[in-house]
Amino acid sequence: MKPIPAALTIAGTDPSGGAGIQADLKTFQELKTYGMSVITSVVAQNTTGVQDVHHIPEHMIEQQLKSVMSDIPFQAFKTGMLANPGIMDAVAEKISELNVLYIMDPVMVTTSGDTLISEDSRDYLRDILLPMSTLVTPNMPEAEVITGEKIDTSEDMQQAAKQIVHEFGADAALVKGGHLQDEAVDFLYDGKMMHTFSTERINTKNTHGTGCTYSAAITAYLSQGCTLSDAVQNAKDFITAAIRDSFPIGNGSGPTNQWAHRAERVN
Ligand SMILES: Nc1ncnc2c1ncn2[C@@H]1O[C@H](COP(=O)(O)OP(=O)(O)O)[C@@H](O)[C@H]1O
Ligand SMILES: Cc1ncc(COP(=O)(O)O)c(N)n1
Repeated sequence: MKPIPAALTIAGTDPSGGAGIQADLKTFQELKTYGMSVITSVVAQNTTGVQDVHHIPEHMIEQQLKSVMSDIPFQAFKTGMLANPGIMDAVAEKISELNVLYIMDPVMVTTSGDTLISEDSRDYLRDILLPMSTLVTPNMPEAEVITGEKIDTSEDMQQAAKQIVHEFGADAALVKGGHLQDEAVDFLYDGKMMHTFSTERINTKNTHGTGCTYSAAITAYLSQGCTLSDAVQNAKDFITAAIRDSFPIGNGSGPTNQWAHRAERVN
């Protein structure tokens, strides 16, 4: 019997439903992948920003991981918000037991500008977790933090993707250009080849949760057996549709629409 595509997200929450665990599970569901979640931090946030954060005790993060890992097989997992070195340590210890695909979204700052991980976590993320990853998906500011280099142009993005693989040890890096002015171009470097994924820039403020949704879609496609470049291309199509048809709800940066890929408009 063919295995059931299943994926796990290890991340923080968003009660307003646009980012974090909620975005990941909606995306897994949309892409017909059985979704599971381990919560690292409960974040009181909405489309306007972050109001408060409560970190889950490390033993509970470990126990959640044990509960899932001892019971249900999955082909791929992703990490999102890992707020401090203690949480990263708890996650690193458990995931080192896994032999499945690991997609790391190196979440640092939200679209609204709120910081989600402590300053002293950045080195841990880069030096301990990143080398374990099959793919890491930084946006331009995150790629700057990882590489220590200024990233302004598409040449800088490609250079950063290569550096993240060769110098910092990820199997592959996808540097995302959502922060560029003219086009939304992302570069995937897999250790051998550079792949380019480009669309026109959509003029919208509703980009809350784009990074979460994109990395969750990549994780879902990988869990179904797609190659890395096919998974990224399919996920790029998914996130582009989700941004194009994003929801103009809330008082800030509205959420993306995970069912837009079905080509049925809802608004
Ligand atoms: N306004 C936009 N129009 C089209 N694509 C976008 C837009 N903003 C972001 N993207 C795309 O969404 C994905 C997530 O990228 P990005 O916004 O850089 O991530 P993050 O949420 O981590 O900052 C990338 O494929 C990026 O190119
Ligand atoms: C719990 C959590 N994780 C990640 C993000 C980043 O969101 P974005 O994809 O908009 O940068 C967020 N706002 N909340």
